[in-house]
Amino acid sequence: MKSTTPPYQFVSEAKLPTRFGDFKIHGFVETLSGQEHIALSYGTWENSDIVPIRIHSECLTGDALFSTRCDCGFQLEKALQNIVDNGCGVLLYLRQEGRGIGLLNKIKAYNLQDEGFDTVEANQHLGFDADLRDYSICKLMLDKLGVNKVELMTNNPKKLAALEGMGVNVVARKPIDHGVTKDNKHYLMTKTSKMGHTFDPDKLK
Ligand SMILES: Nc1nc2c(ncn2[C@@H]2O[C@H](COP(=O)(O)OP(=O)(O)OP(=O)(O)O)[C@@H](O)[C@H]2O)c(=O)[nH]1
Ligand SMILES: [Zn+2]
Repeated sequence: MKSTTPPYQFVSEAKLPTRFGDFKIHGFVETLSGQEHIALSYGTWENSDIVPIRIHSECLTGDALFSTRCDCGFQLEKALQNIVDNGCGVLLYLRQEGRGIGLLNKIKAYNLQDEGFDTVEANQHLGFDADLRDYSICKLMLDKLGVNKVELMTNNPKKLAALEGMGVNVVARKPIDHGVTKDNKHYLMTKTSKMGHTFDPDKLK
C-alpha cells in the first residue's frame, strides 16, 4: 500500500509579540527532509478578504546580521510594517537560505562576488542554478491560515507565478523595492537584468 504521509505538516503555533506589533508564529515542517518553515500572522480576516502577504526567503546575513550586501533585511522590516499598517497580513518565512544553496555556499558565492563574479555567475561557478527555491509549501501554509486571496509584496515575478500555479488567487502585486545601498546596488541591478526582477530604475541610479 502507498504511504499517505503529506509532504508538509503544520506543527504548532504561539503568540509572537514583535517591535512592529503582536503577531502569531505558526510552525511547519517538510516531512521528508525535516526542514522547518514558519509563518507570521497579524490580525484577522474573512475567507473572502484580500490579505497582504510577503514570501520571504531566509537570509541570515541580511535578516539577522544587518548586512547591507543585499536588500533582505530592509524588505523584512518593511513587510512587517506594511502588514501592521494594513491591520492584517501574513509573512511566510521560508528557510531557503542563499536562494536554496545554503548559508555556507552563499558565503562561497559572496567570496566569488568579491573577486568580480555577479550573483548569478557565482552560483553557476559553484555548480548551482541561479535560483533553487521551491515555493510549494506556501499553499499548505496559506490554507492553514485561511488565506485565499492575496496581495503579494514582491519584485520577483517567479514568486507570483509559483503562487498562481498552486491555485492561490493573487489579486495584486505590491512592489517592495526598499533598502538600496551602495553595497547592494550592483546585486539589485543583476537581479533586474538577469533574474527578471522588477525594480524601479530610478531607485538604482
Ligand atoms: N546564492 C545567493 N543567494 C543570495 C545572494 N544574495 C542574497 N541571496 C539570497 O537570496 C534570497 C533573497 O532573494 P532575492 O532575490 O533578494 O529576493 P526575492 O526573494 O527573489 O524577491 P523579492 O520578493 O522581490 O524580495 C535569500 O535567500 C538570500 O539569502 C547571493 O549573492 N547569492
Ligand atoms: Zn539577503
